[in-house]
Amino acid sequence: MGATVVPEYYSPHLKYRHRATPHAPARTSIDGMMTIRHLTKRYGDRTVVDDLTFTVRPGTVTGFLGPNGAGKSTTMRMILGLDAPTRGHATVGGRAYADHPAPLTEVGALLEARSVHPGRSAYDHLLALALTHGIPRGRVTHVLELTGLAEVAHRRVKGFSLGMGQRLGIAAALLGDPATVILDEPVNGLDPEGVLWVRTLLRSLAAEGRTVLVSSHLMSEMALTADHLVVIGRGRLLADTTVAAFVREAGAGSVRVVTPEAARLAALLAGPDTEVTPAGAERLDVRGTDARHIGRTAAAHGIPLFELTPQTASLEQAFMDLTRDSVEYSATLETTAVATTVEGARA
Ligand SMILES: Nc1ncnc2c1ncn2[C@@H]1O[C@H](COP(=O)(O)OP(=O)(O)OP(=O)(O)O)[C@@H](O)[C@H]1O
Repeated sequence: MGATVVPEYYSPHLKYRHRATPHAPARTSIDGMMTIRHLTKRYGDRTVVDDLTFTVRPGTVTGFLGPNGAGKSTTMRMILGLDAPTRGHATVGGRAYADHPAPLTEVGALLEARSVHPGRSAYDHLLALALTHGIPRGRVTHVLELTGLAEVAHRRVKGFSLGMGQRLGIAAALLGDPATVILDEPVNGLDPEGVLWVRTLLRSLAAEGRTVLVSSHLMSEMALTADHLVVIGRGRLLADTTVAAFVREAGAGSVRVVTPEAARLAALLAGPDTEVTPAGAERLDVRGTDARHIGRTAAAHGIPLFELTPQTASLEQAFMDLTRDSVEYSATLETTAVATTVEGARA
C-alpha cells in the first residue's frame, strides 16, 4: 500500500506514436498533422526563415530548437497565419490555420507576446475568449485547474508573476481542447517546479494523441520533453531527427577505456554490434556494449584497465556545435570535442 502510481507519460523515454490513452478526450475533426513546406520569410533583403520543410506528427512532442534569432517565432507565427510567408506554406490537418472554421478549438497557441488586458482577472480573460469562440464556460474552470491557477483565478492579471502569466497563456492555448498545440518557449520564466509541470503536461497532451510543437533554445530541456527535434539556425533546417538519435549521435552510450593493451582489448571487443575506435595509444572509445561487458572481457583475458567510463554526452554542447555557425552574436567559447553529426542533419 501507499505506492505512488506514476502515469506512464512521466517517463521521458517512453514513446507515444499515434496512440491515445484510455482517458483521451473526444478529438475534434482534424488529425492535427502539421505540414511545413518550403516556408520562407524575408524582411527586406534579409531571409529570416529559409525554405523550411518538416512535418509535426500527432501523438508526439516535437521540440523546435534554435539559438536566439533563428526564426522559431516567425515560423510559428506563419503557421498560425499571423505573418504571411514570402514563399511556401504551412497547414494543420491539411488546411491553413485561417481556413479552419473554429481555429481555437483545433489549434491552441502560446506565443511570446502577452496580450492580456492587465485589469482583467484570469477567469474573465479566459471567459471572454471562450464566449467569443463558442467554447463552453466549463472549459474555463477546467483549464484554470489544469494550469494550477484556480486559486488566483479572480485576481487581476497585472499582479501576475512571469510564471503565472505563462500558465495563463498555456490555459488559453488549451481552452478550446485543441488537437494541435503550439507553444513558444513555454518554460520561460518558470521555476524548476513549473518547468517540470510543463514537461509533464506536454507529455500528457501528446499521450492523448495531440500534436505538440514546442520551441526552446534549451537542448537539455527538450531532450527530456520531446520525442522529435527540429533544429534551425539562421532560418535554415539543421536537423530533423528523433531525440534518441540526437542523444546517440552526441556520444551518449559510448564507454571510454584506458588500458596499456588497447589493441588486444579492441580486437576482443570488436564485433558486428560493437564499434571500437582507438583514441590515442592507450585509449579506446567503445560503442554498442556496456562497461560491465568490457570490464568482464578485460578481466577474463588478464588485461589491466586504468579507466572505464560510460560517457554521458553534453547535449547542450552537441547543440551548440550544430548551431555554431548560426548564432547571431557568438562569444568565443573554449569547447570540448563531442560528436556533432546528427542523423538527418543538412549542411
Ligand atoms: N517584423 C520583423 N521585421 C524585421 N525583422 C524581423 C521581424 N520579426 C523578426 N525579425 C527578425 O527575424 C529573425 C528571427 O526572429 P525570431 O523571433 O523568429 O527568432 P527566434 O528563433 O524566435 O528567436 P528568440 O529565441 O530570440 O525568440 C531575427 O533576426 C529578428 O530580428
